[in-house]
Amino acid sequence: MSADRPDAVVPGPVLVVGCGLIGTSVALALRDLGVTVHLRDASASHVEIAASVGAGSPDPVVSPALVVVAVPPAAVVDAVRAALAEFPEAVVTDVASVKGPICAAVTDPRFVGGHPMAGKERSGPMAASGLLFEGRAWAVVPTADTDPEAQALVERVATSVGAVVRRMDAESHDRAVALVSHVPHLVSALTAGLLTEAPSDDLALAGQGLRDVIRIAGSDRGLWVDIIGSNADQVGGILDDLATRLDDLRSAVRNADGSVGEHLDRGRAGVARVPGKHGDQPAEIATVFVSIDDTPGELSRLFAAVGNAGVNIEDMRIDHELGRPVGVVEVVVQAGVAEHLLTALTERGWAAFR
Ligand SMILES: NC(=O)C1=CN([C@@H]2O[C@H](COP(=O)(O)OP(=O)(O)OC[C@H]3O[C@@H](n4cnc5c(N)ncnc54)[C@H](O)[C@@H]3O)[C@@H](O)[C@H]2O)C=CC1
Ligand SMILES: O=C(O)C(=O)Cc1ccc(O)cc1
Repeated sequence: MSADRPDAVVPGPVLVVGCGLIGTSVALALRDLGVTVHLRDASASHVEIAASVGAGSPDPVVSPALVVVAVPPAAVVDAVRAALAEFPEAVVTDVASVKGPICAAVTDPRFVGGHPMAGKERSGPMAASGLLFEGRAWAVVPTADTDPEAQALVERVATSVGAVVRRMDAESHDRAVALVSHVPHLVSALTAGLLTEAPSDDLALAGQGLRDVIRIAGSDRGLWVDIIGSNADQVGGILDDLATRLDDLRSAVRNADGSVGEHLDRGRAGVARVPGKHGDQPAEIATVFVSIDDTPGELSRLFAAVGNAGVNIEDMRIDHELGRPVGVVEVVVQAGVAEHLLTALTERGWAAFR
């Protein structure tokens, strides 16, 4: 599809400013849709890498229809203002994790705030993927001045790269992400921090549960100092609440007063409230574990077997067994088909269990 055709996602070229994880992922996803993408970054090597993985052209762009600013939160206000000034015809959007500062600073009708709720614990263009936004929420945060047509363009782009648009104002957005992203990140970092002094024999017992809790703690330090600093009020409020609950839990554990279970029940109730893919109602899901040889082609054989059993994979993880040439694949499926999948895989010789 040509970007110049009337049915194209964007009516002209797109300039991505900031070719790190998110910018390069947006660029790759748009290129897959046939959009012409140009790349710009403060780091020449990031532009070079992004261009070399097929994210777009490093050449200057003449008149972009859309500029996607994907720089760290501390740099976003200046970069958005610069893009609005340099390209007077373009719609400009950003992807920063906090929306209050940028939405308060920019009143141009061509600006639309945005935030894809998708990422990774790795930064930079090498970590990018055109499929990153598939099934993920993308917050679209217009200001009081945003032109509805500019907003419609940004929403079309978000939808076209596979995301599900959630419209909200900046304050609601920042309150929500403090709860669902920023505080969980800090809790993950605190938990992982407990491990720094642990004897390695203790760490050898680590299983998937710990890895699930600490995965995001491996993220880029500078980016997260920036994100937390930009959303300090909202994050601070939730940390106050969490500190009270931690005190309660500590007393419950020390005094064996029987209320530990209440904290666990509240946790289970919270898990059940998190929506499934595409913002659906929370799905009843179940995991089928499959032990596979750690050799090339085994995963694709397993996926084919799951597909032949007529089962859709909702999610998956791989846990490598220490010191053994096998891995355990956790295949997450709708709860109603888990038993059928277990039987189908076992009958075909897979070492599957629940
Ligand atoms: N990492 C994540 O999981 C997510 C990050 N975000 C947001 O996306 C934005 C980018 O984050 P990442 O891609 O993860 O970071 P990154 O570190 O991978 O990429 C940032 C890029 O911006 C470039 N850059 C920095 N200042 C610049 C400037 N003034 N002009 C041009 N280029 C500049 C850097 O050289 C780098 O290539 C941030 O605002 C972040 O809050 C949003 C969703 C998820
Ligand atoms: O790694 C994950 O699971 C994430 O949730 C990534 C993420 C990080 C920062 C954001 O602003 C949005 C999403």
